[in-house]
Amino acid sequence: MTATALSLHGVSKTYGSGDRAVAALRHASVDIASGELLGIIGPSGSGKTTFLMLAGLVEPPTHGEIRLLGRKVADPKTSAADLRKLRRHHIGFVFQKANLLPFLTALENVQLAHEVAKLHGSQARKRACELLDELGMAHKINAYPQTLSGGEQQRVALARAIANRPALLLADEPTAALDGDRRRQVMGLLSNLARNEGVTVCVVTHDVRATSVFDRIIEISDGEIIREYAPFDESMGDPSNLPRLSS
Ligand SMILES: Nc1ncnc2c1ncn2[C@@H]1O[C@H](COP(=O)(O)OP(=O)(O)OP(=O)(O)O)[C@@H](O)[C@H]1O
Repeated sequence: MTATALSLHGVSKTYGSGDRAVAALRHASVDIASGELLGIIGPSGSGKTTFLMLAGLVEPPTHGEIRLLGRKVADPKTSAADLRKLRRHHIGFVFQKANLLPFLTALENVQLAHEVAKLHGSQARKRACELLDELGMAHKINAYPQTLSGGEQQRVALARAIANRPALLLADEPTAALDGDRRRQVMGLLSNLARNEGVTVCVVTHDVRATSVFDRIIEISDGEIIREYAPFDESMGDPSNLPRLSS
């Protein structure tokens, strides 16, 4: 049986209070297996990023609890310092924009992340080189971000995100700024990480064409997980035809 990597149990997040309170996520419960590639879809403002921020231990939930690798890691009382420590060791993030430091080369951007993850000097450089090589970027290690294409920048960002060998990788629309080929390439890399390295990967996407790679897709609407879908078969053509696992 596959182990559960991440669980959300009755998790809610409300921003602000009183008249200004926004219930961004409500009673979310989901178990995500080790090595699972999970897609998260839903309309704008439905709570997808909030889901990632809670799963990624960026902020504590207002209600409920979050378990990582079987251990309770967050509830409403968890301090920001504890979240930060766990996050640094176990979680990687990729965003829509690569957000690379412009004055550092591809290699230096990745090496810096290794150093933050407490790998030093030549070791950090060696590991950064290996990762960039695995992601097909060996020939561009000395290039500066502005000379790289969007897809190449995203591959460097991915190498940086997995520097700490995270159990969990969270990606917020990582392919939104890319064209078709590069989009497929980045999704392929995320898929490899899940399949070959056992990393649990959660990806927010608006891109229905990307949904065929996922093991499972959850749909969030108005702060609630309203449906789960089986992997999308591209021949079905329309996301409204996604096969429903539960509601
Ligand atoms: N820090 C915050 N303070 C107050 N409200 C917030 C905050 N973050 C998110 N919200 C609100 O919570 C709701 C969910 O936002 P969230 O960013 O999670 O949605 P989303 O599904 O990721 O949207 P999009 O697809 O447009 O990125 C929205 O109404 C948003 O305005």
